Amino acid sequence: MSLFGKLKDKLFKSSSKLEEGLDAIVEDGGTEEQQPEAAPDPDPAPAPAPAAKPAPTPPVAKTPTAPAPAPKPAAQPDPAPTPTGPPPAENAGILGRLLGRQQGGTVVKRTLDDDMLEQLEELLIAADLGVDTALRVTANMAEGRFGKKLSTQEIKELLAQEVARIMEPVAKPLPLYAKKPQVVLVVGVNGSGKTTTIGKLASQFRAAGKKVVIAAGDTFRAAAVEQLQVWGDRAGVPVLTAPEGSDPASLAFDAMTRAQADGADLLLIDTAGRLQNRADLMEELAKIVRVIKKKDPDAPHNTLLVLDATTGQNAISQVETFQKLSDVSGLVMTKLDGTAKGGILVSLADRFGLPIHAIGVGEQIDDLAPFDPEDFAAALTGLGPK
Ligand SMILES: Nc1nc2c(ncn2[C@@H]2O[C@H](COP(=O)(O)OP(=O)(O)OP(=O)(O)O)[C@@H](O)[C@H]2O)c(=O)[nH]1
Repeated sequence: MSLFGKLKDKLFKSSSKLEEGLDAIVEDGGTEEQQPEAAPDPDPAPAPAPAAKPAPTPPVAKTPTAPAPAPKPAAQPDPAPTPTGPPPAENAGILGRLLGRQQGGTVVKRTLDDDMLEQLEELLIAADLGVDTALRVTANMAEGRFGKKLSTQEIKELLAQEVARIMEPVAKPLPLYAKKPQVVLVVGVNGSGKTTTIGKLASQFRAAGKKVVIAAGDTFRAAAVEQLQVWGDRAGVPVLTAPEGSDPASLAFDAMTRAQADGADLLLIDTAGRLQNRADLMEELAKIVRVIKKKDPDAPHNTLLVLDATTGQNAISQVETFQKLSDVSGLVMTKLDGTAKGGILVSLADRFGLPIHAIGVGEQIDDLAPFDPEDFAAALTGLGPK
């Protein structure tokens, strides 16, 4: 299956929710319009591309200073469908339906007016885009189109364009530096998916030829340490641990020493996520940073905040909190599979502009994908792949 297919399959229930909402808005107050018959399409929608997307690559950047990740096999187009498909006439019907046209050459269109804009705003707010972003997106969609008749397909394309425009500047793979070891501190509330994400990252970096060390810095939870060890085993990466209740900073220091001695490329440090006692957590994170700076004044090179998409708008306050507790340099959004809250990512991008390095779309080791704004926008709005 193409990457988009997998993304759309796994990523969100939101697309169907938004899709249905958009359909309903256009139906409500829309009228059927006759399509010009057999004439060239006046506004051709992009034909479904022959799915020649590259295979998922690790969410890491290629920098001139860093050895490039192992090259992935060249992009393979999806196997072409065998010529058992429907005849051209039937194909045109399917395409017509995809384009929002009804059988019989008609399409429902609705005039973009205040009522429709208000319904769109409400739909986007309900899809977790947040009020400010929803208002801005709908205003941009309406610009130059007020009073014009639009079909669902046209609305979806406009929305996808706006979403992609917001997301493009933040879609940045984790930068890789020549500095060894590159220290990546991973923060986030308990249960957000830190451990799983570290396991997935470790596995992808290893597959890209990097030497990785993991430090199990949540020393207060034996279960968290054990879980990380399981992920480390799966990824084939050593996991440094310390006795339960011991000082995470001391473990981070030892891990740094080991990573340096081993010539590791990356050191991934897990941290505790207990927000119940914010002052303690702040002190704990600050101490880890102080200690590793003794070994490398530039460390940590990245502070990844892991967020759970299913928490919806709560992710906003988590970013605010962790920005106060640490020097967050980028985000990983987990659990985008099976949530109707994918829109939160748009809200976060619009509000904070923090790089989104990767997204989690499942519990398996390879369920961490680089963030692709166009695919995301298309999946969110219910369009086909770009
Ligand atoms: N569906 C889905 N589940 C995920 C994803 N990422 C993590 N999970 C699940 O979320 C749960 C919590 O993930 P953890 O990695 O343990 O989260 P954590 O932040 O390390 O949590 P603590 O160990 O409690 O600090 C686990 O059951 C994971 O399998 C994802 O992208 N999709």
